[in-house]
Amino acid sequence: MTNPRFGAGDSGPGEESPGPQSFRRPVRRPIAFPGKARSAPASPAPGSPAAAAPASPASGSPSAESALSDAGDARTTDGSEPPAEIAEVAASVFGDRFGLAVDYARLLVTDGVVRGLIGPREAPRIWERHLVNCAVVSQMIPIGASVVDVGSGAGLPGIVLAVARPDLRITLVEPLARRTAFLSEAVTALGLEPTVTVVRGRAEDVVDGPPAGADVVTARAVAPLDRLAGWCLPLARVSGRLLALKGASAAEEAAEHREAVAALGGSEPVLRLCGEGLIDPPTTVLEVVVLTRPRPSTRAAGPGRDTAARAGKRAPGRGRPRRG
Ligand SMILES: C[S@@+](CC[C@H](N)C(=O)[O-])C[C@H]1O[C@@H](n2cnc3c(N)ncnc32)[C@H](O)[C@@H]1O
Repeated sequence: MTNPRFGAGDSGPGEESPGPQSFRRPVRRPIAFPGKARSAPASPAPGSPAAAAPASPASGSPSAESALSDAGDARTTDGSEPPAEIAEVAASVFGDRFGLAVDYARLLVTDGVVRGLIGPREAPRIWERHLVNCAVVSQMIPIGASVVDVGSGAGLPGIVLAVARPDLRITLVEPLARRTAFLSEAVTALGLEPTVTVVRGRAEDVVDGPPAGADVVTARAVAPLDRLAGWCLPLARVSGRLLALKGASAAEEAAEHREAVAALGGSEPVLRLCGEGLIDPPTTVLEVVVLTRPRPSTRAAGPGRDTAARAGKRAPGRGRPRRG
């Protein structure tokens, strides 16, 4: 979970986090594939530990292995179901929300590709590189947390987390209308309205709006860490965390931007590895804790844009919450 080069830090998944053990082992549980029975949006009360608890193995249902094998007969060729080599991990990570994850995968590889939100070459690897890769970050998010996903694009990782973790309250922040339209449609189609809100706007412009004060801010492939910290740290509460999903050069990025992050009130970035033992390579996350709220002059001098929101103005039509 923690790269030894960077140490465990004080802010890793604690007792309140579901942790890696929350990933359901692929044992005796039903898997609802579309075309058979679609899984209903799960209904455990948001915030209840049960919402993120491992699926009960006592269902008397077929094993995952046989369910996967049965499902093979019904698999479509649109790429929405996971390839065999990752099917068990996907079933394990999404648990009883697996059917919903398949539904989301289908949206991505059909509408998402047609509408230019997902490259056609991503479709065959949508599970490995996108859904599972994002879902494993769930192990760093405490039960019942409020999460803001900055630069959601087609919903990565925000919608994936909402699918995997119905206990979370998630706000998707995305400036582009075409993308927020897709996000809103996906949220409705997947029945995620109770827990997911779509906000159109730039992160730096919505800082005084509903997303602010989050327990966790996530971002994947949005900006270098210094700029990201400038946008995201103001959206988290003090002691809240930025989880920046990064690639292979995460360690170098952490070293390069640590001073800029500190000037923004953030902790030393700590490199975390999520999904070790499940996926190879695991997902690399830079974790930054909000230590202090910088004075406005410090924030304005930071690498983020000097925004209308910081000046007390909001760009027309921006930063307004849109339910589903
Ligand atoms: C490369 S895409 C990544 C999308 C998604 N996170 C993923 O991993 O597939 C970057 C996204 O960040 C959004 N973005 C860029 N600047 C932003 C800002 N200041 N605030 C919020 N989102 C931003 C873009 O509109 C785009 O959807």
